[in-house]
Amino acid sequence: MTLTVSGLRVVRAGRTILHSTSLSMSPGDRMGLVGSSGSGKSTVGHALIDDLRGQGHSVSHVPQSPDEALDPLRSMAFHWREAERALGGVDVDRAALFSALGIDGGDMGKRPWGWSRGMQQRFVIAMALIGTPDLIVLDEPTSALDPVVAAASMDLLERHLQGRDTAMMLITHDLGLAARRVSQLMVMAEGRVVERGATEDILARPQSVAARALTAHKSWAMVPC
Ligand SMILES: Nc1ncnc2c1ncn2[C@@H]1O[C@H](COP(=O)(O)OP(=O)(O)OP(=O)(O)O)[C@@H](O)[C@H]1O
Repeated sequence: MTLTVSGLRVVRAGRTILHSTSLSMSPGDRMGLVGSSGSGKSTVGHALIDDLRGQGHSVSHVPQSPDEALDPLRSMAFHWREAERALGGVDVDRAALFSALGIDGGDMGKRPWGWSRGMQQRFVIAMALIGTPDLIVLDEPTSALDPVVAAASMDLLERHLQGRDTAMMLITHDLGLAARRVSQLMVMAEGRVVERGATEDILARPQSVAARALTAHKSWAMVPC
């Protein structure tokens, strides 16, 4: 099923932080949303999730910080049960998923602060992989992880999504991550999508000022995950 939103717009404190934005994703699409800090990427992510859920689509979300997803007063077991209930998933092997993400040693009876930040983030990634949502939105999913764990987590995500209809939107300021993981890119600047197209085309021939600025930093090509 194609996912379509049109005219997404967000105003906060009297300021338009997202100008009218439309997008469409097909099942299995791998879309990246890139841009400098403060360009509006997370705002698009939240607006997109709200709109699609309002349309009745199932959408999983890995927010930028595990604090956004985990209640400090609730145990990890509680969070897992709630995610299972919300996503209605029966096709997840939790033990295998935790093992692959390297969090099988975590105590499910503990509250989030009983786990390290990196473990919390991987737990949130695992929660997002319950069931088969129409879309998974990953907002800087690896920013709390060291490069080796980050790459392994992204590999696991990709393996998990392979052959499924779940579309993926990867929000990141890390062009290297996007270059390796998505086939289409949207570039944001000052609350607007200023460029969109195939990842390889934008990387090779950036048109907008924002895309040129991002690609000018060649260090992005060295990032391992
Ligand atoms: N609740 C809010 N009230 C006022 N301004 C906000 C609010 N949320 C976001 N903004 C502003 O909107 C702009 C876009 O923020 P957003 O978090 O979407 O950017 P981003 O590209 O995801 O940034 P980063 O990469 O640093 O996470 C920023 O200028 C931010 O300060």
